[in-house]
Amino acid sequence: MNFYPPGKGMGQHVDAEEESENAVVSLSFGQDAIFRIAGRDTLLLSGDVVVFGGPARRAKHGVLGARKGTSDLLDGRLNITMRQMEGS
Ligand SMILES: O=C(O)CCC(=O)C(=O)O
Ligand SMILES: [Fe+2]
Repeated sequence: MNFYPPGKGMGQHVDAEEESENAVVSLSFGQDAIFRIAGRDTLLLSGDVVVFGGPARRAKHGVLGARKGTSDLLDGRLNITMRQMEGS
């Protein structure tokens, strides 16, 4: 689980710590943020779900700053990421 105060993001990285190749599922709540994956940008809104599966599983991704004033729910952005760590 990650909480991003307004303006904060996460640098580009690959989710490599999991042995498992199963999909990673990520939920967003609160402020909007730009999600950058493989050099392409998508706006994530509260309630959006991202599934990293198949060829996207080890794609480089990151989050640009949570956008101030875009949520009545949270002063920031909450991300819940579900991942299987061990290989099966
Ligand atoms: O906040 C997000 O949408 C992405 C989080 C992420 O990439 C991670 O926790 O590995
Ligand atoms: Fe990640």
